[in-house]
Amino acid sequence: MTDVLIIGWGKGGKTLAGTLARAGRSVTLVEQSSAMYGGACINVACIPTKILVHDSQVPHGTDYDATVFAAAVDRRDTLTAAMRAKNYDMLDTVDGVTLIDGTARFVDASTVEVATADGATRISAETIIINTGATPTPLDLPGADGPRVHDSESIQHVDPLPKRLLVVGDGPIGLEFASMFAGFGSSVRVLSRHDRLLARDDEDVAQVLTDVLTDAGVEIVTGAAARAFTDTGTEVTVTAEIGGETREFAADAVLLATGRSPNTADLDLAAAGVDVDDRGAVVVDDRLRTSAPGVYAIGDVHGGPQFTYLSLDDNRILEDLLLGAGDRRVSDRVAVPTTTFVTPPLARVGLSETQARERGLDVIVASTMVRDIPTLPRPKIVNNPAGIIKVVVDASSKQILGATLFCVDSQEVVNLVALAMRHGITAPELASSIFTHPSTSEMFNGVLAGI
Ligand SMILES: Cc1cc2nc3c(=O)[nH]c(=O)nc-3n(C[C@H](O)[C@H](O)[C@H](O)COP(=O)(O)OP(=O)(O)OC[C@H]3O[C@@H](n4cnc5c(N)ncnc54)[C@H](O)[C@@H]3O)c2cc1C
Ligand SMILES: NC(=O)c1ccc[n+]([C@@H]2O[C@H](COP(=O)([O-])OP(=O)(O)OC[C@H]3O[C@@H](n4cnc5c(N)ncnc54)[C@H](O)[C@@H]3O)[C@@H](O)[C@H]2O)c1
Repeated sequence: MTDVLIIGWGKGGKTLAGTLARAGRSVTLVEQSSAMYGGACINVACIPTKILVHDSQVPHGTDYDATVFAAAVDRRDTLTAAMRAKNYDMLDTVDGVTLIDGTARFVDASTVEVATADGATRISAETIIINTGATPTPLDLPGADGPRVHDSESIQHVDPLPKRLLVVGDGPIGLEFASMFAGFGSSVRVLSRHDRLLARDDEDVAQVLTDVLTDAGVEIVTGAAARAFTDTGTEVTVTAEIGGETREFAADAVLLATGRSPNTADLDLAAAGVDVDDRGAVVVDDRLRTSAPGVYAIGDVHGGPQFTYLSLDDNRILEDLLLGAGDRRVSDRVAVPTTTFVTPPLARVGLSETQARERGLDVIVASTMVRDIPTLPRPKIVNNPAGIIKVVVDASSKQILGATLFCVDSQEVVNLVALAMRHGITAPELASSIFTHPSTSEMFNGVLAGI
């Protein structure tokens, strides 16, 4: 018996485990893989990919050089191994936390059976938190399980660096890897099902993104649906349907980046009375409670937007529910920023111009190409003045409704805009703020001037 059982070592779960144990609860955390201590973010997702993105942009000439990629993979492996060990220690040293290596499945709403190397063991708990994350959705196409067809995890160790990489899918994973492999010198082709990149976003931003990726060596093939993968023994041929016609592309490796599905299939959630939706995501209410009393779900597994910082924020909601007043809710979140780590990074928060106009809002849109902002030297200093800045402002209140920042450092600057939106700082106030110089934040002095 334990007070709290956490299934899966995700961002939210590991944070909550330490907090609840320090508050006097006995906590048991079950993780199915020793290679995943610390969860997806530090082992296979955010951190390792950003190491590779970083190293892909260190100047090494434009030619294909497999040794540069191999060195980056070594650095990735060293850093993630150190973080994994640190994450293990951070919980192992907390009194009240028990760590178990094993795979959990429900017996009922307060009992879980864990398959371990030493056999099955049952654990009962008053409170059970599901934090099992998501994994790449398998693509049900002929040859999709072939030796040269990868998902976002296996492609990080592809050997050697592919001379020709074909990416299926144009979401954040597809675009980040396309930009990164182009940086390492691969010739990259992205198959997008849509008419253009960022299909639901502003067309001008999509065009600038397409131009930047094209300049970097990425070919975007739009309106293209992959149909089959044929391994010839030396390369893979991808058959795609484009505008009613069939085309074939040869590649040395393929990356499938067509979404991630919640890890619920093996949990036997029905035994606990935990409802899932038609995508297999755990259904939760505004405070992350499932349909079974005492059972909660946090992170990617409940089917919301998949970001590490939202799993972390889920942890805050449960901390408040289990230790505090229980006031905090998912719907309290406003101005949640996102960044897709192409180069330069593409960060967004709030409404795009398209979304604002679709809602019939009276808006002013400040829009400028980065290279045309005379008071913004930082992108030129770091030798990447590409991109576009758009800020959507309510015409009467001058409140900021949203921003798209496609420029160097945007993964940092977008947090400033999000903070301004959350705290009602208006566009004129941001425009006349004092910023360090030279910095990327000082873009607002220029972009928002006169609003
Ligand atoms: C390539 C890539 C890049 C990404 N980049 C970013 C980024 O830059 N920024 C960002 O914010 N987000 C990024 N994400 C998304 C981010 O990684 C996820 O949103 C985040 O890791 C989700 O964490 P989580 O708390 O849901 O659980 P996870 O970290 O996914 O942890 C779930 C854990 O549960 C374990 N588990 C599963 N089933 C069981 C079971 N039955 N028993 C025991 N253990 C089990 C798993 O082994 C895993 O360790 C990226 C994702 C990918 C794939
Ligand atoms: N920087 C970040 O914060 C970051 C980075 C990577 C991933 N993530 C998270 O990981 C999650 C998964 O990312 P993703 O890019 O795999 O998924 P996604 O769902 O965001 O995008 C998948 C893309 O693949 C396309 N697609 C789907 N099925 C297809 C098919 N059969 N053929 C061709 N195209 C198809 C979709 O149209 C979509 O554009 C995202 O929700 C994202 O939030 C975040």
